[in-house]
Amino acid sequence: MILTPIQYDAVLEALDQILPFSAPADVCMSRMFRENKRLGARDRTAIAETVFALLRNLPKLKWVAGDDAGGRLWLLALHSAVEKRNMKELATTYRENQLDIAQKWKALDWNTAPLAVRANLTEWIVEALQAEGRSEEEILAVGNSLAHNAALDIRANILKTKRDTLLEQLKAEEFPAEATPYSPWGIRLVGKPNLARHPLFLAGNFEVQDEGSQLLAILTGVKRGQMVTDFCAGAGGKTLAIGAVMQSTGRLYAFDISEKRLANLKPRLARSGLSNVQPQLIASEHDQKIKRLAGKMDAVLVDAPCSGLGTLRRNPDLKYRQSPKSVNELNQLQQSILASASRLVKAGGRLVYATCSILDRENKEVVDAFLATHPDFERIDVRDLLAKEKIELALTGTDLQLTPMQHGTDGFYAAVLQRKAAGAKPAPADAAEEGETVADAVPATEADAGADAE
Ligand SMILES: C[S@@+](CC[C@H](N)C(=O)[O-])C[C@H]1O[C@@H](n2cnc3c(N)ncnc32)[C@H](O)[C@@H]1O
Repeated sequence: MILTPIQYDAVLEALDQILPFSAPADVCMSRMFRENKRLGARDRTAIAETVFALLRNLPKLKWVAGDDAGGRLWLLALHSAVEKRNMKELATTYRENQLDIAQKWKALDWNTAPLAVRANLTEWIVEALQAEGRSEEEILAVGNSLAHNAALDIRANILKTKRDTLLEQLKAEEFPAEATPYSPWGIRLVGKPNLARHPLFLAGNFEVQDEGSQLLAILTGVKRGQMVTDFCAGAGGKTLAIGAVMQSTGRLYAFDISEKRLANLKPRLARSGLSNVQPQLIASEHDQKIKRLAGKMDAVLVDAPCSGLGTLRRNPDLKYRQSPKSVNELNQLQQSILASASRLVKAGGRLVYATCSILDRENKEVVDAFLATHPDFERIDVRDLLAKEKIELALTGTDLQLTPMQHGTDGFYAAVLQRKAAGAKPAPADAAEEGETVADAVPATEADAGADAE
């Protein structure tokens, strides 16, 4: 894509605002677009795509042009060294002296670059992955898969529609849509169509949600009429998916410490048609309100605050906004939240710990440490749970670990734990009625779908 002079200047302006990394890149961009009414929809798309490509490739661009080179030279490095645009195309944007530099950069041999540069990651992330025993090959594969654009996944709201119906409707409008391979409710859209004002979105028939995130709702194993807590509900991405599986029955508590995020859940809840969700602001994971619910939950999801390194495709600035210090702090919090949330789970109930991180430190190690001090919980093999749901997904261990390169999703992790039934043999992998899958929870007809059976 060739930038117009207006777009080129706006990219530089956006970078000035983003690069101090004091606020998320998408927030800075939205603010800039709001304040700059001259930019049309096409300009905004071109600017956003360029800025995000630049942030995704910043380790490479800094190596090529220099740490302090600034936006103009990094853009030149993006277009020449990374995207390898031909000289004719570059000549439409750059002056002669810049073209001489571009020619040189186009011929660069990436093999001479350090691993962190080749993997498009920062050094501290590479060091953390190496300390966890990941090979150079793995680091390159993970890093580079996180440096690409992400597709747009949506989740059909099974309270209001069926995936196939929605898929047909979108295809009829010529959206490039296809069913996701793993989630029974997912649809993947190529390109980034803006669906925020689409009538089917406004009617609550779908939500934007990565397929990996949709799978977490399945792992909770929730059923109609149950008591469930989404401990770190935020704006409710997973709450909405879980509530739909429960068919708006039972009770679903949505806890969070952020009033703003819970407020953002409200309009989504209204669209969704769910009436079983109870948002609850808590002061911390030790809030007194939680105690009253101890031992009462059939399922608890802990979608823990994390570094977000599994979402670098969408949030490439996180590799600069996180640090070993912030990961250490998050790690303390993750352990504390998991321990507190576990108290809510009843005997035989399920506890799902999830993050969108790629670091074992925030994932498996948190769960291992928890199990070492909570002998009343045991790990369930996620492969068994997925097989029962007829979801064929290649996994190497007992926990869910999704990556863009293997699964086309964000980097998601989840471990499923079960509280042992008191005085009884450990409960089977899924305590629900034999043979019933989460997909079976889809109502038979769309007329049934709106009914609240509570
Ligand atoms: C990964 S986000 C959750 C995203 C959300 N589940 C979704 O699907 O949209 C983690 C959430 O944990 C919340 N959080 C942070 N500390 C917490 C605590 N001590 N107890 C409960 N929630 C907390 C954050 O406010 C944030 O909304």
